[in-house]
Amino acid sequence: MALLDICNVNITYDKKNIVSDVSLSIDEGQILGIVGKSGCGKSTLLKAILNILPDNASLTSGEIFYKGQNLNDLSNKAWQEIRGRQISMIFQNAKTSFCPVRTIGQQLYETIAEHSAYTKKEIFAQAIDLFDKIRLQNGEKILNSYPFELSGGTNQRIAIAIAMLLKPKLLLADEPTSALDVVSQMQVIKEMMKLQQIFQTSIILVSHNINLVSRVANKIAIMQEGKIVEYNFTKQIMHNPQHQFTKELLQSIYHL
Ligand SMILES: Nc1ncnc2c1ncn2[C@@H]1O[C@H](COP(=O)(O)OP(=O)(O)OP(=O)(O)O)[C@@H](O)[C@H]1O
Repeated sequence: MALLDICNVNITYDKKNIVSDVSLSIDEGQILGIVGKSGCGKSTLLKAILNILPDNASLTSGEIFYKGQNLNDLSNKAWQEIRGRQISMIFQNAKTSFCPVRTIGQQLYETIAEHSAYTKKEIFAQAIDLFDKIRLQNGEKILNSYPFELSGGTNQRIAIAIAMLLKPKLLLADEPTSALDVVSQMQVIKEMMKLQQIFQTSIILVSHNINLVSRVANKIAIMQEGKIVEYNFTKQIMHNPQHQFTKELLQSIYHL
């Protein structure tokens, strides 16, 4: 059984179709890349998985199954159990999504304590241990820092570590590196892969950068104007693309 099965999903904003008939699935421990241009509906699809679509959006048809359970049927209480602990999400720009006037430690503690029974001391010890694993040195100092005191790349790595501290089965990563320079991009992706190996987390990695995604994903879905136009193993997509849009995305790598 797939960990997550997205079946014929349609999503509208203000009754206008944005995501059309999308079907995808991801197995345990796998990495699925979703690649497409800005505005094609990638973030909307991730938000639908986590049931955090804004009020003017609606999942008009289709189903999403997590471990065989239809997510459309879940109560608010069941969602609280799933969000964070089972399915976690990281966003494009951690620096702006962290609160600027509270330390990293305070924010990390609040996020983790909401979903676990550990004490503050235990949570900080786990965080410092995990920071260490991804070579974020001086964990204690980081916990006492404010987001603006740290670089964009460091903030992003911290956000990934916080998401991973709950050991989710599935991580939804929405353009986790697009706000970073090229060197930091690769570093963040490497750290994410290290954590993925430690925890065997499945990841849906959304990006407009097919080159980056192809380095880590087992399968890639190519999205254009709300539709999946090609979906296959990474090797097939990279060496034997079928759809014109995939070919264009690949050509753009060589013309950078
Ligand atoms: N809250 C909203 N209300 C109305 N339309 C929206 C809303 N959020 C997004 N849209 C529109 O839906 C479409 C898909 O947006 P979405 O953010 O899912 O795309 P994306 O592929 O993730 O793009 P990006 O890479 O820029 O984040 C876009 O045309 C966008 O303008």
